[in-house]
Amino acid sequence: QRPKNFPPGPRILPLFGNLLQLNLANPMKDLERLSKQYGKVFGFFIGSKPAVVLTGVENIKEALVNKAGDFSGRPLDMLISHVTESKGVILANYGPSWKDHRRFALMTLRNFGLGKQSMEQRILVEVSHVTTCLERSVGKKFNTFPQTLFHKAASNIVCAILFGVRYDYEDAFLLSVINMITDSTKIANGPWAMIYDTFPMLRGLPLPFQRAFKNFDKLKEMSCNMISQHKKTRTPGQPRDFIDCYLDELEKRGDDPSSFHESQLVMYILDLYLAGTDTTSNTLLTAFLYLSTHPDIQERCQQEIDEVLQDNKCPSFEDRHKMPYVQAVIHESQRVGDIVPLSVFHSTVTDTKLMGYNIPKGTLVIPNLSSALKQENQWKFPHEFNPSNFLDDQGQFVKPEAFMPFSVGPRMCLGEGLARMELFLFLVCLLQRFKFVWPEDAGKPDYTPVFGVTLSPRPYKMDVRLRKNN
Ligand code: HEM
Repeated sequence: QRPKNFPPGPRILPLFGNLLQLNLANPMKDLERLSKQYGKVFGFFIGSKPAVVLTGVENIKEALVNKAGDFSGRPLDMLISHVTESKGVILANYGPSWKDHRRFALMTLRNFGLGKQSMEQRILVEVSHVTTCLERSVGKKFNTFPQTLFHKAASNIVCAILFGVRYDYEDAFLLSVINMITDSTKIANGPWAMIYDTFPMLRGLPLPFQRAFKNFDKLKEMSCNMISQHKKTRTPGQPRDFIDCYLDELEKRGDDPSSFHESQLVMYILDLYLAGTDTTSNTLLTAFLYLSTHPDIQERCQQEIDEVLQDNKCPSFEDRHKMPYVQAVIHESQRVGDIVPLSVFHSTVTDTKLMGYNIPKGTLVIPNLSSALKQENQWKFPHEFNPSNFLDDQGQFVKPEAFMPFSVGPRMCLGEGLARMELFLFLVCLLQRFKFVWPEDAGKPDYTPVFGVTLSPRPYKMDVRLRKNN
């Protein structure tokens, strides 16, 4: 039954709630339709569980920023929370353990050089490997743009930070990790997860959602092995990577009762890996899809890059301040790419109110970030790829408040700084060296993304050519 004064929404069916009224393979259109019908804050039911959808920049900010204390929990009784045991940081509930771990990650990323040269160097090393791969594709007829190349590169950057290892792009271990994660995210995002979440009595049955648990058991085992190896080779007080830092912290805390524990680290590593790989690589794929199909925009970026980095100088992250157009293109790629359209689900940690409605404790909160990224009164060109969305009349870079691909509030993405650095250095280095061309025989580009935990562009082909100045 709908709680008293709960946000309006479609009629609830027994047992299923509103599940049968949503296209689970891609609910984005249904959410848009429901918000037009019931308002920008509307409620629906997953089985018997209440959920609210927040549409538009004002409502998302009101809940996640102004009422952050009430809206920053995570769902506790879903497949994803059970698979991850709510450990680590992404799915940890809002409380001291989450806070401690979040602070630790931000501090460690900073100590490892975010904002300093060392992180840039790590990223540039990876860029040079991608460059070598792309050089091999130059001049080949009908060459396929390597879809997985960015994925492996983003994965290597996170691996270097977490455990100081870089894998060859064909490495069997790396490929098996990627396969297991792809399989698990497909399950987590599909109907089997919904069945698991809606009907607790079915959870013990040998249904496909059990594969997500099996995959995660294997991933946790790998994570444990990595920690054991570190224990054998580390020098306390001289951390080489994230794992060493955490082990130092564990020792520092000694017998103090605290949330830091090796079992947290096991999940924490997987968290950062999962959060940092698909997101960045899908954004890069989106950027190159639009750049290859908008040669005028690509050329304008190259012109700016050539002017700032004369004689093909290697870029640094600081150079972004001198490249407003490139910055605008990167942000516009994030806006249209809409990589995490429904954020990571939140939940209310107490009974609360939003826009005059009652929202009970434990309600699933779905911030529709996509709605803000395409909100009609917030963007000059909400429905087209146009860098002018991020440029003022003088051609200077500006960031409208509705730009929230990393979400907002205390739970917003903690890897934003790293992602920004990666996006800038990859884009600038690759555009400096190559021209990306949509092949004549590739037909009309299809920009409709594939829906998943993250949105990704449909696989596409692209010709890679060396630029004349190289
Ligand atoms: C373009 C790239 C990225 C995008 C678009 C993105 C987007 C997001 C979004 C929308 C959230 C959910 C925030 C919320 O619940 O309100 C999130 C959370 C998170 N992201 Fe990212 N992310 C990106 C890259 C990264 C990277 C590179 C890392 C780190 C290696 C990372 C680590 C995390 C973590 C740990 C959380 C959970 C934060 C928490 O619950 O406190 N992300 N990200």
